[in-house]
Amino acid sequence: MPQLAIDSTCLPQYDKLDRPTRERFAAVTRKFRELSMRALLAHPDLRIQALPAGQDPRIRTFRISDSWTGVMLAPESGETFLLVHLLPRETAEGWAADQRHDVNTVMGTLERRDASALEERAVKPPPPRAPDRPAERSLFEGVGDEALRQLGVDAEIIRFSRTLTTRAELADWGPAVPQDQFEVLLQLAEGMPVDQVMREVVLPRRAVSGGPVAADDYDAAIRNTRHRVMLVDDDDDIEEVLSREFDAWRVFLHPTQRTLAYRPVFNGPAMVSGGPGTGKTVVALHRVKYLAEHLPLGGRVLLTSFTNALVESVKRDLALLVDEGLRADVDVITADKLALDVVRAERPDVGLRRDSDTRGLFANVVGKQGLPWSADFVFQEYRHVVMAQGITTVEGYLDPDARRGRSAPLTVDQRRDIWNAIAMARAWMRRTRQLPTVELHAEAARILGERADKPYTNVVVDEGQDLHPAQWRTLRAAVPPGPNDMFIAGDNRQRIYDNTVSFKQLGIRIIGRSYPLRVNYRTTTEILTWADRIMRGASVHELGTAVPEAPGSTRSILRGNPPVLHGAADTAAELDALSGQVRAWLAEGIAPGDICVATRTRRILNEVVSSLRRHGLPASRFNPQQHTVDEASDTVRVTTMHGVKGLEFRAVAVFGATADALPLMERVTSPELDENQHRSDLAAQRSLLYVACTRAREALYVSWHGAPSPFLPV
Ligand SMILES: Nc1ncnc2c1ncn2[C@@H]1O[C@H](COP(=O)(O)OP(=O)(O)OP(=O)(O)O)[C@@H](O)[C@H]1O
Repeated sequence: MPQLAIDSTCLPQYDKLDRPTRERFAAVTRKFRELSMRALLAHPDLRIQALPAGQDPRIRTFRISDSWTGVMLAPESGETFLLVHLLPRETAEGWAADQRHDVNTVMGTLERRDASALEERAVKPPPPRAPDRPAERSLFEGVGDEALRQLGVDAEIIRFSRTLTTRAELADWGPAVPQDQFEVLLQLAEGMPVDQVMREVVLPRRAVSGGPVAADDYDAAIRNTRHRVMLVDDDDDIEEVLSREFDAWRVFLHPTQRTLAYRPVFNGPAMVSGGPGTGKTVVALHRVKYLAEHLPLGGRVLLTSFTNALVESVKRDLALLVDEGLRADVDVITADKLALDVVRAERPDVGLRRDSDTRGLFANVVGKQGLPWSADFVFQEYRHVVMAQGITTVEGYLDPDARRGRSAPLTVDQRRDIWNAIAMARAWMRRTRQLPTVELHAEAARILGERADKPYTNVVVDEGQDLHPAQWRTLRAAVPPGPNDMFIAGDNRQRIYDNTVSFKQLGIRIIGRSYPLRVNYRTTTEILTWADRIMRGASVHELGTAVPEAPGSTRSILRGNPPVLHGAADTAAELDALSGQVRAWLAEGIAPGDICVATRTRRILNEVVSSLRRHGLPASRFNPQQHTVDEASDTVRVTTMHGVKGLEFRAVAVFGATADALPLMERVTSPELDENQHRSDLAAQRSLLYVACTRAREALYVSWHGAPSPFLPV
């Protein structure tokens, strides 16, 4: 019985089909599974045709409707058909004639190349350099042919690669070069050593394929290419598979993503790091799926993320990936909710103290004791030293190592005074039963630490970079140490809150189990490269013991337009210009709901919404937590830069990137208070801009009025 497989290239095209064509397409694909090979090839409606002589003999076109044609790979061996494209009838044959599908014998995958474009390049190499210009170095000068061959680069692509001199040229050729080989070249071009490319690009593919594959074994190669190819099982209804608002991430995992998400055992906490859009959340979700499928009787998985909004977002995505039955064994909650539940189970009268109340309490205590420091300073000692390190005694606070990382020096007597103030504030918190989150976590970690039966079998953490050490202690104590206990995804460069942490001190030992993801699936190269410049020169704190990635270490395989930057004279002019940009995006066919405007502060939000509306544009405030807008659903989303963390949109406008808003100095510790904290707060604000800009998939617009933010690469 023939089997049908679908190449991910088809998905965006499927979105373009109208209802009747989709129904026709479903009927056609059903025939592929119902009829014998012979009956299929002879079917009068399908008009399955080979390409003219001299072209790829394995390619067939078939009729979907009068205006749409399917292109498939029909290998002579085996019975798996691979649907490679859906195209308007008049362009299908031309496209098919240009392509060639081959088995990558080293990686065991199926790849497609634009054979015509590559042949043309071979015949007509770039013009020779002018005699007065210095010879340009070949992009892969330091990598020999044999090394390339071992990395799965074939003879044609080796020859082609020798003609390249710049990374930009390589990027331009991306769509023509076989996909897996392109990734090898991309990493080499960025300077990754050959053995690392072998480890990170080639071996994960081989792990899926089980080893090299013969050049004519298309059947095996199609089955191995799970990162681009979906096999339609007999019991899958193709229409359902394709029409449930298809999200590629649910099916097509990059080989590195798959080996991490579906690895049976990590011998302890494991961490996945990577730049924006590299699929960390996707891997975390698939890991939850794997863990839920393999739970022991009575086991439970915790999936957690930093804010309520992010938790709601991963919960929605998990529902797309994991069946309801399995989800019953998974809790998706913030670490704060976990801590509150744990503490309340023992002390139901405990409540959550708001941050502003805690700061107020410290102001009171500092005033009462007549201390020479500001309330902010004492509060920071409490949060960043005492609670971060879990210090419980004055001796602990007097330890010379306790204040490592704080720059304002304190004598022993001064420390005693501060400790007394903190102890007084904490006593008051306990007496009133109103605990701030860090305090709740300290209590929850203590309770969980004493319990022999831990609530979870596995803990999966997304957006780990922002968690406070106190939160990590709760998570650590919620799961027994051992294989597969903790799986953590995070990106140091997206740290927008004020926490730095060393995993080692927290008993989370990830040494040797830290894995980078490097391919960005969200943002175009143009946007990503520009956004990387925001982070250039910024110091990045380490999350755990993972080595921070240098800017530029994440690469996108997508291409598009560069970001549009606009400096206006004043707010009114900036608002007008924003409307112009939103109107232009709508005119390009981007749906209002795929457009997001991110502002630095809440204050300006309403003004932006009203201005857009005044210009006749559909806009509303976006609530990231519920993922809803105030009114009609298909409107431009307007929210804060904090609100867009973890999300993505086709087009993003960052509004108000003005010098006095970014950094917003009222949120930055003054250097007199603590020099290190000052730097750390500034870095967090820089990351905030970076996070907002890297939410854009296709289009990014950044505006300001007056002087631009010093973080902006303008
Ligand atoms: N293997 C894949 N194939 C296709 N699309 C993918 C793949 N992996 C991830 N994506 C898509 O890339 C985008 C980014 O993924 P995800 O949100 O998991 O990245 P992230 O690393 O968590 O990003 P960030 O840190 O910026 O929030 C999503 O649209 C996701 O659907």
